[in-house]
Amino acid sequence: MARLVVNPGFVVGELDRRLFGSFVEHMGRCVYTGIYEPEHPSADQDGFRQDVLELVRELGVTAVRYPGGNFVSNYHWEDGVGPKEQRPRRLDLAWRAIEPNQFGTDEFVAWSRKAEIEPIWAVNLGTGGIRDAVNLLQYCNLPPGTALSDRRVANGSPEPHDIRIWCLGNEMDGPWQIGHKTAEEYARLAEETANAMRRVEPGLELVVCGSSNASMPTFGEWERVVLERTYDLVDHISLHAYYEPHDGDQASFLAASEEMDRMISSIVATADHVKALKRNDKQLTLSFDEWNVWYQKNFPGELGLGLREVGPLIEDTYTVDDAVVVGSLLITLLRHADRVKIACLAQLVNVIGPIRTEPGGRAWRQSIFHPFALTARFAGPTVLQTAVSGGPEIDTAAFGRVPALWSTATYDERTGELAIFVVNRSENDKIDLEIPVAGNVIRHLALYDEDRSAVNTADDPDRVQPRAVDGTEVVDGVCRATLPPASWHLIQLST
Ligand SMILES: O=[N+]([O-])c1ccc(O[C@@H]2O[C@@H](CO)[C@H](O)[C@H]2O)cc1
Repeated sequence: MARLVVNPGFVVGELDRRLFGSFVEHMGRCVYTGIYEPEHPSADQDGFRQDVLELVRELGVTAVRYPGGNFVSNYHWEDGVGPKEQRPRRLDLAWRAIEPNQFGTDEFVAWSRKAEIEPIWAVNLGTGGIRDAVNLLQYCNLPPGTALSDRRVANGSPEPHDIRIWCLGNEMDGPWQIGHKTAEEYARLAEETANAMRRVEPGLELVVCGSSNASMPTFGEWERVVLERTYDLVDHISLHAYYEPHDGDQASFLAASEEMDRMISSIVATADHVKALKRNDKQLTLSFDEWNVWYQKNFPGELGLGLREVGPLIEDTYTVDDAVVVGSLLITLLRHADRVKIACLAQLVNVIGPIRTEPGGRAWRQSIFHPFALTARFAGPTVLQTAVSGGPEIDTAAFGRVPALWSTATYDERTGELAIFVVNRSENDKIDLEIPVAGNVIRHLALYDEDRSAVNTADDPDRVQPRAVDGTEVVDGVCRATLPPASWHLIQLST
C-alpha cells in the first residue's frame, strides 16, 4: 500500500502554461504535408490543414518553437518571405533535403494565430549571426516605416508579428550543428546578438543555448561558460533531451523521468552557481525546448540520408510504454514548475510527433498525444508538492533503486479541484494507492494496456487511448485507486 499526501499549503509554484509547448521544424514532413498542404481536401485558403489544426487545438499546445532545430543553423529567413513563386529552392544542410521555401516566417505567424499558440522563434547563429538576427527581428516586430518592416507590410502583414520569445541559435555545442562552436565562441556571439536584439526591443524574452543533451562531454561546463557571459542579458537557458530504451532495458526506460529530473536539477544548480558568482538577484529560468521519446537507434545519421526532396524522416510510431514515459516526463516538468517556464514536445506532427498524417489523407493521434492533452487540459494553475510513502521501489540498471511511483499534483483554488498525475513505473507490480482527501472523485483516467507495445495507426487510430477507471472512490476521507504496472493516471478530486 502506498500513500500519497498533498496539501494546498505546500506549493511548488504557479504553472506557466508555456510548459505545454511543442516544436515545428522544417524537417521531414512536419511542415510540408504536416501542418501545410495546400492540395489537401481540408486545407484552408492559406494551405493549412484543418484536420491537423483541430488536433493541435485538442492537444492543448500553448506555444510552438520554429523553424528549427538543426535546420535553423543554415536557414536564411529572407528565402522564406515574399511572393511564393519567387522563393528559392535550397539545399537544407541539416537534413540534406531540398527546402522549397513555400512556408516561411509570415506563414508560420498566420498558422500560429489560427492554432492559438504563441510562436517561439529561433535565430540562425550557425551561418547567420547578429545581422541576420536583428534584421529578422525588425522584419517581424517593428511598426511600418522602416525598410524591413515595410517589407513585411508589402508581404501582406501590416500589423507587427509581435514575437516575444527568441532562442539564440540551436544546440551550438553539437558537432552535427552547422556552424558548431566552442562554449567561449558561442558565449561571445550570444552575448553580442542579445545586446543587439535588445537595442531593437529591450523587453524580449531571450533563451540562450544550453547543452544538446546531458551526455555531452561539456555538459554543465558549457552552461557555466555561456552564462558567465550572458547572465544579465538572457531570461532562460535551454535544455534538450530525447529518451529511448537501450539494449532492451525497458525497466530503465520506464524510469526515464529520473534522468530528466536529475538533468533539470543539475542545470538549476549551474545557473544558481553563476548567480552567486555574479552576486546577482535575478533568477534564471529554464526552457526545456526539445524533449520526447525518440528511437535514435533507427536514425541513420544525416550522412546516411541521400540528397532528396522533402519526405518522411524519423516518423516514430509510439507505443503504450512510450505514452507512459511521455506522461512521466510531463510530471517531471510540473515538479520543477518553479524553474522550468517553457517546454516543447519535439516535434508536433509526423517527425517524432504526437500527431501523424498521410499526404492527402488522414490525420490521427499517436499514443503520446493522450497524456499530453490530458495534462495540458487538467493541470494548473498551482503546482503542489506530493509526498509519497510506503510505495514499492524498482531496481533499474540506469538509475539504481528508485520509487515506482512518480507523481505531481495541481490545485485550482477557485474551484477547489485537485488534479493528481501519477505513473506506476514498475513493469511487474500493481500498486494500491491511498490519497487522504476530504472530497470526491471527479474522474480517474488512465493509460495502460495488456499489450504494452500496442500503437495507433491510420486504420486503427484509437487502439491506444485513455480509459475511465471505475471503482476509484473516496471512503472515510481516503481515495483508493489501483495502478496497474506501467500505467499513467489522472485522478481529479474535488476538495
Ligand atoms: O544525441 N544526438 O546525437 C542528437 C543529435 C541531433 C539532435 O538534434 C536535435 O533534434 C532534432 C530533432 O528534433 C533537432 O533538429 C535538433 O535540435 C539531437 C540529439
